[in-house]
Amino acid sequence: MKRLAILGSTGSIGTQALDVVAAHPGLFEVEVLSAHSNATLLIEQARRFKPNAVVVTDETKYKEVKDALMMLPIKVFTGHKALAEVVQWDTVDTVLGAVLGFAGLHSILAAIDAGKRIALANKETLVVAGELVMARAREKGAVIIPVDSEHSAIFQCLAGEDLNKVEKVILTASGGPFLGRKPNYLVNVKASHALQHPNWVMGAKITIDSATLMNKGLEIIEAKWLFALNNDQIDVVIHPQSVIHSMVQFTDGSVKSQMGLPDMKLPIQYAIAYPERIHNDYKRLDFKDFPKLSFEAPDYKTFRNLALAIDAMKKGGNAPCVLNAANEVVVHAFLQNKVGFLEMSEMIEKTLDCMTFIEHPTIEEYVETDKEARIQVTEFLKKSQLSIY
Ligand SMILES: NC(=O)C1=CN([C@@H]2O[C@H](COP(=O)(O)OP(=O)(O)OC[C@H]3O[C@@H](n4cnc5c(N)ncnc54)[C@H](OP(=O)(O)O)[C@@H]3O)[C@@H](O)[C@H]2O)C=CC1
Ligand SMILES: CC(=O)[C@@H](O)[C@H](O)COP(=O)(O)O
Ligand SMILES: [Mn+2]
Repeated sequence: MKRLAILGSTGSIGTQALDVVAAHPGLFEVEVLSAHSNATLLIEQARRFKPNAVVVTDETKYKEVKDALMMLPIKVFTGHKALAEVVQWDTVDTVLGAVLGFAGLHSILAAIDAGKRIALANKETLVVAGELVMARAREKGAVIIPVDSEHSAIFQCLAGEDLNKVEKVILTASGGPFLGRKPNYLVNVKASHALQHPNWVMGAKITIDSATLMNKGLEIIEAKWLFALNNDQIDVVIHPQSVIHSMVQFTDGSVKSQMGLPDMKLPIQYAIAYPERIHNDYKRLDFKDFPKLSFEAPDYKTFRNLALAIDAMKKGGNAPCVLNAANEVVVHAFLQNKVGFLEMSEMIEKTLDCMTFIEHPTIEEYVETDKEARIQVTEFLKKSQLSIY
């Protein structure tokens, strides 16, 4: 029986993780659930899965959750400090990190400090502070198993292999809903269109990141730290069918891939059940449904976020943290139709250009960088909005 803390249980990954738990009675026990503001769903999940504790990080929702669960033996906490405490409980074996964005960093670090096994969906944690996070995981003996589909694929391809024999990894990218489109089209696209991912059903932020290819940029950085790769050992190929989830090329030229239908329940299940590979009844991949699997190079000129992310990775230090913070802010603005699709890259680039570079940031400096970058990009957004009127 694996005892889970599911952080971000009300999100796309969190709800699918609970589907996996429900599909395997007797294999998993839910020890902790956490949400930010969706009190209604958190209460419903708590009544169904009967965790030992729930954490609602938005303090204004605490009373609603506390009152609703009053008659049940479930502890209710609020705030990020509480989240960082509960993941360290002895009763927790595995922490699923599925909080969105930079906000997920502290609870993952706390779980690492307690030596927990971590099923990591929150890629931003590694984008922002990958070097520090992985070093601390090694020091504390915390095993990190990726949930992100590409990284789960690479992790599975690497099982039993000598890591020194890896030539490169090849991340597949669907290309998103605007594959093949040029700036004259993209200049007018709205959030409702960008939210229509061709293959995956995901949360709003990552869906926009897929449309801008920032998702792939973040994933390159995520792969660098997870698998201890050099910058030139990571390639991206557009694969619109999202059936090959990623590949590893070895020093003898052999290439291994991991394939499957685009369904996040598979990598979630793999990560929370690890090291076991457990049975399920989910739909199987039928190659006859995919008579053509295609591949092409990404269009770095049109989808500039991908190039910006690669540059930030090469620069290192706090640059990926700046990139991530600026991106979180502009995506939020784009979802409210307050900034144009192409303008997002402009704002991120300006923010990268104006921030002070720190080569080896401490955690406190990452927090400060994140805060400062959000202020800067918000200023750029305000100026661009003023210039419209
Ligand atoms: N969705 C997917 O298929 C994939 C997602 N990922 C990664 O997994 C992570 C989660 O993505 P996804 O599930 O799509 O996101 P969602 O937006 O669907 O869910 C996010 C979850 O995080 C919680 N949350 C949001 N903001 C905060 C905050 N400030 N503090 C604490 N909790 C917060 C939300 O709570 P509430 O809703 O209650 O406010 C919700 O439970 C991301 O890092 C993403 O990149 C990676 C690969 C695939
Ligand atoms: C499911 C998952 O892991 C996402 O990160 C997915 O990969 C997004 O697809 P693209 O970024 O390739 O469009
Ligand atoms: Mn992915």
